[in-house]
Amino acid sequence: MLSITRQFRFDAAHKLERTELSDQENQLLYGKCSALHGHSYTLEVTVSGPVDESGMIINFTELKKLVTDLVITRYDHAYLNELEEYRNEVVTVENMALHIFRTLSKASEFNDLTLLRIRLYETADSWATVTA
Ligand SMILES: Nc1nc2c(c(=O)[nH]1)N=C([C@H](O)[C@H](O)COP(=O)(O)OP(=O)(O)OP(=O)(O)O)CN2
Ligand SMILES: [Zn+2]
Repeated sequence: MLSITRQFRFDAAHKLERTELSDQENQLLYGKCSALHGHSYTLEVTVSGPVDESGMIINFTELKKLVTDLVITRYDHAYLNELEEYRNEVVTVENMALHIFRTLSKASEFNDLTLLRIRLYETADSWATVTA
């Protein structure tokens, strides 16, 4: 199967915490990651679909605009714990990847495309993958 992938980068701050727990309980559960800190995230978005008359599944420039508008502008330089979607969820790379995948899947612009996979790197060594 033919697919194309574009990478995106954003910087964001978060802390790992379950809001129903005390600071001390969060510290016991998540250690140093219960304190406010930041990451330079890398997001990979992979789509498949027919190659049109222009020779493309989707122009990378268009894909960039879509993902930037729907995800990157909200997440870049954000304090992730304050975003609506994480009010009741821990800001792990797993939950972030699930939210990003759902957001991009729902976008009507992707109707002619199949969102095959997103991969979100929290660090160069740690990432989460969501596949269709
Ligand atoms: N399964 C997950 N585990 C952890 C997540 C996560 O999202 N999913 N997140 C964190 C923290 O966000 C933390 O910031 C990870 O940072 P890292 O530098 O990788 O921490 P380490 O202790 O593993 O690495 P060091 O190089 O020793 O600092 C934690 N876990
Ligand atoms: Zn972290």
